[in-house]
Amino acid sequence: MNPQIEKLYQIGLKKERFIIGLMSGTSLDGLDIALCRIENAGKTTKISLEKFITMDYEEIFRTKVREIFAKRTIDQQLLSGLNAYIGITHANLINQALKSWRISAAEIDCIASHGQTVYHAPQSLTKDLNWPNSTLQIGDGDHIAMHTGIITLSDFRQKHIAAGGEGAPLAAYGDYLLFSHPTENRFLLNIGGISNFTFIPSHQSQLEAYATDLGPGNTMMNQYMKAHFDLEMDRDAGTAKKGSVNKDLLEQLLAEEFLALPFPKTTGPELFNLTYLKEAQKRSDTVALPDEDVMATLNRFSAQAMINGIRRQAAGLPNVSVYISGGGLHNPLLFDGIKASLPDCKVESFASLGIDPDAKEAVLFALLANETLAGTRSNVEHIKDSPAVCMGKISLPE
Ligand SMILES: Nc1ncnc2c1ncn2[C@@H]1O[C@H](COP(=O)(O)OP(=O)(O)OP(=O)(O)O)[C@@H](O)[C@H]1O
Ligand SMILES: CC(=O)N[C@H]1[C@@H]2OC[C@@H](O2)[C@@H](O)[C@@H]1O[C@H](C)C(=O)O
Repeated sequence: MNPQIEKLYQIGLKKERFIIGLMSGTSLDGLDIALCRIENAGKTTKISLEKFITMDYEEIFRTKVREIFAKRTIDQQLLSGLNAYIGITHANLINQALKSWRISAAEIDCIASHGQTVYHAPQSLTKDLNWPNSTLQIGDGDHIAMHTGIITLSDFRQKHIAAGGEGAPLAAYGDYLLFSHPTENRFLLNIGGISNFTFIPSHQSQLEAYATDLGPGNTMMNQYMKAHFDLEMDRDAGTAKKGSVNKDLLEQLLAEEFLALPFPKTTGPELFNLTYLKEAQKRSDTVALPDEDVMATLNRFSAQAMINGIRRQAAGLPNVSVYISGGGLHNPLLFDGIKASLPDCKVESFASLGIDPDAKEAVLFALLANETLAGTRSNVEHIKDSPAVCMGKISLPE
């Protein structure tokens, strides 16, 4: 037998695995690296986050990814180059992180790599029924395996689509296994570029768990700050706090039909971008609005899309808790706006559940890899409208 296959088999049999989860989100701030110790699989999974770091990307990385990100027409040589380059870059960042933690590659069982989403194209988003659901994450797994010497699982979303899903969100699989609760009806709200929640009904409920995207999280605010101030984000909502919400623009932003669709659903910056904003400004006659007012309105738009989504699912349910993770947790205007509008819910940082809120998505991919290596499909068959499959392609380092 190929010794690497034998090694993989032995990893699958272990009671405890050390798995590095990677997330490179749409905000392009950096690579989240979460070293997890995971015991067992399925409902008896126990996970502890041993180390976590976000390794910042260099400006050239951001600039080059932005040249193809969420764009329909791109330079194919750049796409091909970035697929390899991102794989190598991620491997180098992992090697640096391991060195700083004084942990050797031999101590790690596998890497779980999300890759970099460059285009998300489920039919529900493209409205083009001539093509199947698709999504594209790049940063090749073979390159990561070869440059780290560690078995790598990658490209998780393809299997979800092949099995009938839309490729996103995947968070429900891990959230359901780790965070279901006897009495609380839980919303795990992640505010990344796009906002999404996993709804996990209490054990007393007959409802099913699912994850859904809600609308923009930080993406439109980030895009606006980049275009108008050449900044990566509206840090601490400094700009939005100086402006006021324009009701007409807000109404037009909220008019998008995606926001009214039933759950679960998925979206991306392919829809929620500056063109979308410009159209809403034209319709509301607010093209000349000051930047601060636009930012205040975009902030409120993101908050409102999340609030409306949570209210819709939470209506009539007792004991509702909302745990917030992702970079948007650090935007005080966003967090306070959400909390103030959900007075009947407990609204807290995801940190209350014992895991760093910035590490959540990277941890979830580590857990997906753990299920692929050691789980069974019955572990993940309780997710509404999502196929019960294990995900990720396996790259061997030899
Ligand atoms: N102090 C802060 N003030 C305002 N916004 C912040 C702050 N810190 C982080 N953010 C926002 O959070 C973003 C990063 O969030 P996160 O890393 O969760 O997104 P992502 O993982 O790239 O996105 P996705 O999950 O959609 O792929 C930043 O780009 C910024 O918009
Ligand atoms: C296509 C894609 O990369 N989608 C991401 C993105 O970031 C947030 C939201 O949009 C979510 O749908 C998804 O990520 C999380 C980790 C998920 O799959 O659950």
